[in-house]
Amino acid sequence: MTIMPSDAVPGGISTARADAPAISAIDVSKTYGSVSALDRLTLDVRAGEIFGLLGPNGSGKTTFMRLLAGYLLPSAGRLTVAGLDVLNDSLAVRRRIGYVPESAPLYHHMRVGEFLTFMARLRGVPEREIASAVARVVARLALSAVLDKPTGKLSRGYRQRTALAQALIHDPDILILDEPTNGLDPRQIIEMRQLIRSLAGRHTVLMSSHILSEVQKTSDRVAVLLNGRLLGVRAIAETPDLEEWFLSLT
Ligand SMILES: Nc1ncnc2c1ncn2[C@@H]1O[C@H](COP(=O)(O)OP(=O)(O)OP(=O)(O)O)[C@@H](O)[C@H]1O
Repeated sequence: MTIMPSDAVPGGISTARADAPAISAIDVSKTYGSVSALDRLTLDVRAGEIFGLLGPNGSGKTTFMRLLAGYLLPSAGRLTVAGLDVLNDSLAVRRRIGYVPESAPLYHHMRVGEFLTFMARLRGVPEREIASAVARVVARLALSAVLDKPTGKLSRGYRQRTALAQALIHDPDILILDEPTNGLDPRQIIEMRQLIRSLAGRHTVLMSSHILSEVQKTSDRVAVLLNGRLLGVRAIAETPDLEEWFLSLT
């Protein structure tokens, strides 16, 4: 079977390309007024891998994630998700992405179960599948003990798991996690790391961090960003001394 690029499908209906990278950025730039947040970023994330974006505060990590999630428009360049253009196929792209922003909005008055049901509807999960979709993420993220608790009353660890559960509710191929371990205690960090690792293969994960050891322990490959520029990409398995490599770049 020949798989066509998304914009070549007869009738204008977009389908993903099985041979395309999970995420591809080609010369992507983003400016906020006179601030250059991303400067001609080019990189590919492969299907099924955990890809870490490493960089200090202000290096452009959140901007890249918000562009992928369709919250921002690029100033220049091309971004695709599974071969689908983020601008032209935005709806299809959103179906394939689960996004957990750094401070995830959880609608604090809602109970966890209600919130997940609400998010399932919002993401277009068919009505008859909502209960099983909620049950699936509740089991996956071990949330059954807090199902009736208002999200605003959750501990930081449960809040982060609930945020991840809402991102997984429509079973997306790609997960985008902005600083997923930020603010967690050491035990919660270990649990979150194991959880993220367990998602690899079935899901592609793009996660950001400014903590070197965190990226090293979780990711398959890592990109270093500084001032909106990509300084390098490495496989973790081929980078025994990540710290030394990082220092040589920055
Ligand atoms: N809405 C905005 N308006 C103006 N400048 C912005 C805006 N959002 C981000 N910036 C600037 O763009 C640059 C990249 O910011 P971004 O938040 O993408 O970096 P980051 O690596 O995610 O940092 P952090 O870890 O602090 O979230 C920074 O200089 C930041 O000040």
